[in-house]
Amino acid sequence: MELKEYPDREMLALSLADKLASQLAQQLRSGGDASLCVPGGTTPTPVFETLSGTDIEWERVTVFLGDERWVDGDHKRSNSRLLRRHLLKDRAAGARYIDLFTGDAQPDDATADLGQALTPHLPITVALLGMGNDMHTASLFPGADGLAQALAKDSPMLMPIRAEGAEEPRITLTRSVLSNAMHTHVLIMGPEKREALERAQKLDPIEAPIRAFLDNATVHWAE
Ligand SMILES: O=C1O[C@H](COP(=O)(O)O)[C@@H](O)[C@H](O)[C@H]1O
Repeated sequence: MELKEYPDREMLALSLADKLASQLAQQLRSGGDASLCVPGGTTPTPVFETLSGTDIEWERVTVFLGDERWVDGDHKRSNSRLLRRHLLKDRAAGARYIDLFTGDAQPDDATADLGQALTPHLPITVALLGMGNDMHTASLFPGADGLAQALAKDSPMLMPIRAEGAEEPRITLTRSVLSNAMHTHVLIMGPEKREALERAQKLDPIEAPIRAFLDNATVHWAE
């Protein structure tokens, strides 16, 4: 794991957006299309704002979330809503977007079709992960139903998740897909998340799911 500390959140957003764009562009220059997997939540907004204006061939980039809350796309807790407002605009409006919220009654009904839609875009070129103070990443929450299966090296690509810490049912990409990304970045801000990261480094992924992705990740932190 590499830890990059920034003097402030603005510097972090500028530098990280530049890094993500350059890794996507490198993949595009090599002739293939690229895929970008991103987190929802509250932290990534400034990174998305900067990334959306970067000059890469977005038409050849497929964007999808690492997890989604099972709510309509215009719900205030929808991670897709965050992306539409802050990432899939400006130059990045040309990107292809795979929406994990299919409108099915339950996330359980959506995994097969979503698996088919995502498969052509694997391995993920660039995975940006977030982390909660409870050390969850994507919707891999400590104590969630099915967490051991989602963290298995041969996990199904996507799983429905129900967890105490989650306000609604979720769908999440799992370890097998996220840990195979060509480039992995973890974005955290503030002292509580820094402390949670330090705790996670000493724990097993079943207690601290972010731990499953740290070995090959660059962690970006600002106070
Ligand atoms: O619920 C979620 O939480 C994590 C962390 O979110 P944050 O608000 O603390 O930044 C996020 O990475 C995940 O995508 C989201 O669904």
